[in-house]
Amino acid sequence: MNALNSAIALDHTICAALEQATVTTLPQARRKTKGLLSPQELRQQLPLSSFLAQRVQQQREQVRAIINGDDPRLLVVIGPCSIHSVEEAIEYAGRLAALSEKVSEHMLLAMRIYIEKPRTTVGWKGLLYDPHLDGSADMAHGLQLSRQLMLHMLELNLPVATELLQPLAASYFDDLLSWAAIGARTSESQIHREMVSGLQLPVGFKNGTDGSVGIALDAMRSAAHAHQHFGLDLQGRAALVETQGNPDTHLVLRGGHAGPNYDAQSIAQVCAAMRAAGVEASLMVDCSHANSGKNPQLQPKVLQSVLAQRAAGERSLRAVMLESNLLDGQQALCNDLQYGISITDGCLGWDNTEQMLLNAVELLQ
Ligand SMILES: O=C[C@H](O)[C@H](O)COP(=O)(O)O
Ligand SMILES: C=C(OP(=O)(O)O)C(=O)O
Repeated sequence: MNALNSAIALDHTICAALEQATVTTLPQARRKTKGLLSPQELRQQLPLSSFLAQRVQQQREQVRAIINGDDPRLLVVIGPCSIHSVEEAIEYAGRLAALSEKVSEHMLLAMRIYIEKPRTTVGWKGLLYDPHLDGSADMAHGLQLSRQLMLHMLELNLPVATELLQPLAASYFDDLLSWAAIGARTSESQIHREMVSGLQLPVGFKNGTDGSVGIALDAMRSAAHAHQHFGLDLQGRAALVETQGNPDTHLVLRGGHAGPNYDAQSIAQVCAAMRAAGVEASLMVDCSHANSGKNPQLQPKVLQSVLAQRAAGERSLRAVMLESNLLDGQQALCNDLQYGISITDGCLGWDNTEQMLLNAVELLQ
């Protein structure tokens, strides 16, 4: 008997044994599950009208044109570090929509609707996971609130920007987005690159928390390719997903453990690395996170540097990210939260935000 035949004989023995076996679940599994509605059901409950669908299409085209260097305006992805109160987010969005009209000749403002937070270890994971802020993990409600809020942003004519953290959650709301980020903690993940490869919208890959830019360049190349991967269909069933590849990706510089990476020397090095990797040198500078040493008040200084570099002719700097809220600072999650203040990273308050963007317009003239 050759090796192949003996493998087949062994296979038959295993099959016979399996036929007699009963289905057993290991008693020590450390999890339990609860059903959720499918993406299709949520989309039916909270539909995107054809009018708003057309709006999303236009917003995506505008973002794409900026990211690809065909529109000289600055893309500004701005808003709270995380959304924990729908009421506060709506108030912020109203102010941003009004400001957006004033600055639209020079900037395209997209609002950060960050409903998922990647945590370094543990902590509150966002509106999608725990909308009641009490550990009850009412994700069905989180999904509904998040989609409702995003639809409201579209009514206000604000492009919606978010971080896509849980690939299984993306199709509950990715039809509403004009821009998405893959965060510093997930740019190296093949699963996220596969997901991006199937998205019809511009996506920014962040450099790693340690400052490594190479992983984001690899991510851009991977996401530009077609993939076959495990996933869910809109009915929530396990599916083989085949993607076409996403050509509209770019790099987001957010600094790293060694410090900021938005200065002219870092930008020149990064652009050279991008060209060597064969990807378009298209950059967003995240003025927060390690680029501001997590001091939100330093964001205007980072923005100033980006604008000065653009004025000096640096054409790869096409977008910025800013963490901003109704009020300055950050507070710990508790039962007595102050209105308008972030419960994750510190943000710049509205008055400073508005002033910063109006000053920026002057420099973009
Ligand atoms: O942007 C938000 C935070 O920097 C990120 O979610 C990590 O937060 P953590 O280090 O507080 O967990
Ligand atoms: C978590 C974020 O950023 P990063 O992935 O850069 O830490 C964020 O932008 O909210």
